[in-house]
Amino acid sequence: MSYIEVLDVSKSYGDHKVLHNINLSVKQNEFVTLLGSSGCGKTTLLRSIAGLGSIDSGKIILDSEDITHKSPRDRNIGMIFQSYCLFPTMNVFNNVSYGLKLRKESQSKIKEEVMNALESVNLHQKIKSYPSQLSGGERQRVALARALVMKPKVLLLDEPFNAIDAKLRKSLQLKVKELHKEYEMTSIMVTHDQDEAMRMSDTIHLFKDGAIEQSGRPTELYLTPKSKYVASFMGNYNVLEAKDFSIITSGKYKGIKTVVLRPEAIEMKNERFGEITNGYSFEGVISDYIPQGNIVRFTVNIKNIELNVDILVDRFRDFSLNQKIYMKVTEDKILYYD
Ligand SMILES: Nc1ncnc2c1ncn2[C@@H]1O[C@H](COP(=O)(O)OP(=O)(O)OP(=O)(O)O)[C@@H](O)[C@H]1O
Repeated sequence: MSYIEVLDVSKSYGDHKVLHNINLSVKQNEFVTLLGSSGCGKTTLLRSIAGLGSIDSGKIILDSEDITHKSPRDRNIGMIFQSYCLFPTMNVFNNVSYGLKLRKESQSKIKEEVMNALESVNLHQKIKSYPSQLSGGERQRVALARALVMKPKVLLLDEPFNAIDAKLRKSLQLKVKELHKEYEMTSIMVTHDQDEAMRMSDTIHLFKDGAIEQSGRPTELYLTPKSKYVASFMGNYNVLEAKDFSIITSGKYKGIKTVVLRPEAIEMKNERFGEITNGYSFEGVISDYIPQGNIVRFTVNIKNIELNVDILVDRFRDFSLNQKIYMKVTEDKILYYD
């Protein structure tokens, strides 16, 4: 059963149509991401759900209620922005308590709720600090506490980790996921980072030019991209025009479709493969490699065409730069697109 429904939503800025009849639904307690490149309309949709921007047509339903024309204050939706949007002249306690004061809650309740929210984000030691005295990660945690303290049914996050360095980003992503569960929220996050979307989402909606190109679980989008665009966006794929795959395979590939290969779908070794009846073999030279935790991503040059090949790190020592290597890919691992 859907908790949030976006029904046929369209929006233009002047002549520029940025949302084209968007339909999507979100289940209660789901963590959903709107993923896509810059300018494809993700933030416009998120702001429409929050009530911070109007739509030209369509409806937004929350918990069976039509909220399309409700004011943001009456939606019980919390929002976190990339730029934190904290009040610079208020300390942490006052930033977090702001919404509860507007709601005219009692002093004792405000104190209790604010301390609970700050403990959730491990910032209860910093209640007297001002935003300028905090790191980027701490500021974003204050913004998170400020949203949590209102106990929203829905949490909207607009690129919340953009301004935060890579290492801290991962721990904050985990924290957000943990709080999403603990507060039993339904969350929608905008991001352009495919790894972040893969890591955090129950469902991803991948946007292209103001429309949804594909929706599904992260593994679905990764393993069965419905178009060349999705395959390219989900990252790391080798997307090869037909003529290039024909060059790689020394003319064995005679098709006209674009060929898409996941880096881990290509086998690689130091000796020739035996005869291949259900796929293709080819040879190349290692031109680069990047260790990435449990895998190493090799770049292999094959007749001036480069492919990424992922190998588990325990086989790393079998290979070195400028070495000639042999590769194989079986038919069942190849995706073809027009
Ligand atoms: N207030 C506005 N007035 C006019 N055009 C706007 C306005 N807000 C957004 N746009 C345009 O609408 C399009 C979609 O913007 P939006 O912010 O929704 O994209 P996005 O996918 O969130 O991109 P980003 O990841 O860069 O934030 C862009 O071309 C943008 O320039």
